[in-house]
Amino acid sequence: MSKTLFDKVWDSHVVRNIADGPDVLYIDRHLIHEVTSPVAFVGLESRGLSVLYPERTFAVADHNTPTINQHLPVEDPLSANQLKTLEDNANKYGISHWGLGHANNGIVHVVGPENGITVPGATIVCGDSHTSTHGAFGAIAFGIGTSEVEMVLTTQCIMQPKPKKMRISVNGTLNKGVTPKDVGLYIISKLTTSGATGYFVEYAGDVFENMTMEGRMTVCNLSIEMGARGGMIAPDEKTFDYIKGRPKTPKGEGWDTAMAYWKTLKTDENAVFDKEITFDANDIEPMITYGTNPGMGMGISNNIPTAEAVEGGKATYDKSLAYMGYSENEQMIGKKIDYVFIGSCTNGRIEDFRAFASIVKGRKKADNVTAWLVPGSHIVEAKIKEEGLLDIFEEAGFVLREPGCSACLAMNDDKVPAGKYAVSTSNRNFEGRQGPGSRTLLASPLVAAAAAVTGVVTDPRELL
Ligand SMILES: CC(C)[C@H](C(=O)O)[C@@H](O)C(=O)O
Ligand code: SF4
Repeated sequence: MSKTLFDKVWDSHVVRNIADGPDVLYIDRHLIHEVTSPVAFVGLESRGLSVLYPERTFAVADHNTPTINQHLPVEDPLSANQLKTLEDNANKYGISHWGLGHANNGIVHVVGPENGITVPGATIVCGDSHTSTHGAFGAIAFGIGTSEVEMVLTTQCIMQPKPKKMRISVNGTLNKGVTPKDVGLYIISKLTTSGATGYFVEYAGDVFENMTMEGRMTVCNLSIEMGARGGMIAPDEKTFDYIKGRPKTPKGEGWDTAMAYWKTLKTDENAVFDKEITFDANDIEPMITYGTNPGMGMGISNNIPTAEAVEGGKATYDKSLAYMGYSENEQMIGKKIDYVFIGSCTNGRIEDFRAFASIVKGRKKADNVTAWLVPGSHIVEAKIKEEGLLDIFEEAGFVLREPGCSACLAMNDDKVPAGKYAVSTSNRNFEGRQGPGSRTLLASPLVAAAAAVTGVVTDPRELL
């Protein structure tokens, strides 16, 4: 029978089918971080259980880490306690721990692929919704709750109902200034934040075939923002080139065996999806959000859509616009901004910083803008320096910070003050997401850079 990529990976991991119930699914890699793992370990302890495969579990500190002076003790007591608890639990159970200051530290969804933890055909979970990022490699990767973290720690399995399958194809060629982030925001704006609820998405078509691995990660990362359980892309030569030789990928004969399997990981020609959606690359322009959910996005040159065009009804729309201080049908171009944040597991990789540099090079940071440039990992940070991007940033008046989730959700000190506007390359623009009362405009690194040098929302195509 013809199978989709998703079926192939899922079916090969089913340990047991429960009649009329969920499948028991074997998990190859379990990533844990300081926010959603402590209670799971308390649960294990109270039941006298242990960690079944510590070597398949990877602990990374990212949410509560400061992005300056990482060599000093963490000042915020709550954050310090979270980080210490992760470290203690990892040590106690023999789990590798990339804590603050470790050379491999960074955002869990950035360091997983960087170090070869993420491979095609694997099942990967983490107590974090943006685990969908790893789907870029043809893995089934999804976020889980804390009680499931406990389940995976002790059994390396999880009980999951099999989601429905959706294929989203984008064909054609992307126009100048249109990045993978814009593709993701465009799709969410069309589907809404609940449009893919209950589905696992496969991205297909020219645009994803031609996209870099980092771009694919950006798109898969955003899958969760349209309600999908996850998103994935069939592995190809680009995928294999990207992972080859990374510290944790198989070597020698192990590599050859793995490759033989990985090459089978594509959707068969006659395989059927529960839903198929197709878009034309030519319709996508640089995107920006104007409201308080990631589905409230639009092409940057458009005007804010009217309530009828938006999910959730008039009351939600009015509340959202009132929070943002915007009105229906207004232009976004030219709106004053206060902060720019480039980073996060959506856009905190080297290609994102290259894109940012392509616009700020030879220009100056606008005086009214506070900018936070936060690499997704130390490896990204090192590349920024090696490639001379840091010089470009510093000449333009920017400072590079140290890696972590940072202002993406402001669990550390990087909080946007109430009422202030931040153009952010992250993935969520919910009320207060970047600090109590903060207002977020989600966009690509190019749009963020254009705003950082002009101080207002600017079409990046004018500066390229
Ligand atoms: C803290 C964590 C549970 C959360 C998530 O699951 O996504 C965070 O990473 C986020 O981006 O909101
Ligand atoms: S960078 Fe943001 S979205 Fe990604 S894991 Fe951290 S808080 Fe969540």
